[in-house]
Amino acid sequence: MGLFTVNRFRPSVESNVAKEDKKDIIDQLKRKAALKLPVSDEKEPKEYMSSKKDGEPKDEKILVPELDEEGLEKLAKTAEDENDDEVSANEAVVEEDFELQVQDLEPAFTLLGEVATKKQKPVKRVLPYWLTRPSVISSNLLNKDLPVESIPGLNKIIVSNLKKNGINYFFPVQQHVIPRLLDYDSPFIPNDLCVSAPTGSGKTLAFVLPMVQNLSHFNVKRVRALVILPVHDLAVQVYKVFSHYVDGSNVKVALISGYTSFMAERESLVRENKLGQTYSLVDVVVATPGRLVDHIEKTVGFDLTDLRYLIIDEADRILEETHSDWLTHIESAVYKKGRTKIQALTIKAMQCINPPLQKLLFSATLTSNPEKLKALKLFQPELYTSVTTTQVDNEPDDKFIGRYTTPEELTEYYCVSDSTLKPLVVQHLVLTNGWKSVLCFHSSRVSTHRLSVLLNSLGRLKAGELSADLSKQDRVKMIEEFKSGKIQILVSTDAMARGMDLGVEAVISYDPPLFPKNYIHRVGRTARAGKPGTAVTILLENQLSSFETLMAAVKNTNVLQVHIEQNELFPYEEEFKTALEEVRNQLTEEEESKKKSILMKRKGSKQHDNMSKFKKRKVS
Ligand SMILES: Nc1ncnc2c1ncn2[C@@H]1O[C@H](COP(=O)(O)OP(=O)(O)OP(=O)(O)O)[C@@H](O)[C@H]1O
Repeated sequence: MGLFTVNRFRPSVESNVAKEDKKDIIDQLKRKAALKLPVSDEKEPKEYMSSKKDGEPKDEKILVPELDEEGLEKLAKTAEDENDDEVSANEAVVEEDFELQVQDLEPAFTLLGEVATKKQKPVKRVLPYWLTRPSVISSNLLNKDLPVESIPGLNKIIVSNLKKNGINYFFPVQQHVIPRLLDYDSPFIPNDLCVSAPTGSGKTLAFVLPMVQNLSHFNVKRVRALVILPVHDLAVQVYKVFSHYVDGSNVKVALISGYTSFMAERESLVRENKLGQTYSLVDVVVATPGRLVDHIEKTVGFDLTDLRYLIIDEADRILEETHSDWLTHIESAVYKKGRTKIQALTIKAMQCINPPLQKLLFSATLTSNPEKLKALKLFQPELYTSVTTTQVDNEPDDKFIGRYTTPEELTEYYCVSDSTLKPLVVQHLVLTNGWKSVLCFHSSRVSTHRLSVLLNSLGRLKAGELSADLSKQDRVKMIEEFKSGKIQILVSTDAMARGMDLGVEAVISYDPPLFPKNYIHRVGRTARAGKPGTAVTILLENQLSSFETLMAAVKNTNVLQVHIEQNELFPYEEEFKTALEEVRNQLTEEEESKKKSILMKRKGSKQHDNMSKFKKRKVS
């Protein structure tokens, strides 16, 4: 017998029933109907309701009326169906209930619902108060409310650097977060901040500028700000933004993401004096979690005990990165010299002389999962979230508003195509719209490579690819070529969808993303910084309904269909056939050369092993 017994009207019930013939059951029902046996209100199907007219007072319990044979059969069937429904709703029903049901069969005929199974109430998730009561930020980037000179106390050098980079007005997220973080000398313990704002809304400068300003007050170098990013390419991007804005200040920044050798990174972080003591060379470290942990463990003198700001960009993505247990490593590095941990607002915490560690989380799709956020041990967190006005009006009080917000300047389309014609659809979309820089997302590394080779073979577009199959150096080179316009369409995996600021005109999803988050990040590579952008998702006919579900999840009702007729693709037919042949040949060649190089490597390492064995023998 299985673990749970399901209270179906079989098998032992059926064996009882089998003894009586169907007529007996119907007679039994008729008798009960005549006796006016009470039946539960809930279970009574509408068509068998009391025969009283509207307006007449109704009996508390509904009576079974006189029924013909057909009606009674129907009634028995309905009751059985309803019983089955309940079974599926309550998977774990104990055996006891089942026995009870069998005993009660005679007097009350269970099928009418006399023995009610207990329905489990779904547990309603209640979010912490701070997640449901955020400070709301506008998502309108075209509002020129706040010129860069107008934030009180913002350093003149920073203002002039902003203007040099063509930034004259602050975006809403910057208007709110920068003054909040510039409040450096406040006697109060600072709250941790979580910022959820759309892609391309300027979150990077919202933390870079106050860091540069606050840390420029210190003459002695200590690591006081640590910025964590999920992947190397993003770390490089943020490092470059820091490098622009530390210009003219004494703030020094280091990048540790595995782009250069471990030794080179170590040399950029610490130095040893003549007495053998190590000291920090930098104020800000931009890092990926894995590499950071390596340096915490192995770089002598890499000291985080003075850390004042821990900034987690793409926070929801980073919180999924648990393999290196990076958060525990940071915490133990920060508190290893007995620094006071501030977890709650107590008198002891208020008396703490150490500057507290403030955590700042940024994302376009911040998690609302309290379990995940709990791991960060946030202190009195405050949420800033960017929403459209309709979102504020429509969300119930217990929901995290503005979790998924797309940029206002984004125009979204979908296009239905046969799978074989998709490469031509991509080419057609780029050519007919005259797009000069397009990012095209594909689900896997292999298919990303295949599509970029095919687009190049078609000969009308210059395509590149971006995936984890490329080395870090090759990826940086590819991004540079794309930014400079040498490459018109960059085919990429989702691993590259987050955070990259490449200034693209359009995003094409070669296949639909699986999750709402992926959609938000993919389409968010365009329509950045208040500029217009277009996103097209190519779908197969059978993907339409799941795409609708996805759009409902991101509360998106503005996606229009773009039609491409097959005859519009006819002109490419011949070149497509030739290109497919070329791609097949190229991929076979690549496969063979890969196999060869693996064999060579194996041979090489065998020879190496033999040589070292030989040397050992010679020595002994
Ligand atoms: N105030 C501003 N005025 C004009 N452009 C700005 C302003 N602030 C930032 N930008 C530009 O906007 C672009 C997007 O900024 P950023 O990369 O910080 O976006 P983000 O919010 O971090 O996006 P994502 O969530 O995709 O990472 C950058 O090119 C940046 O230089």
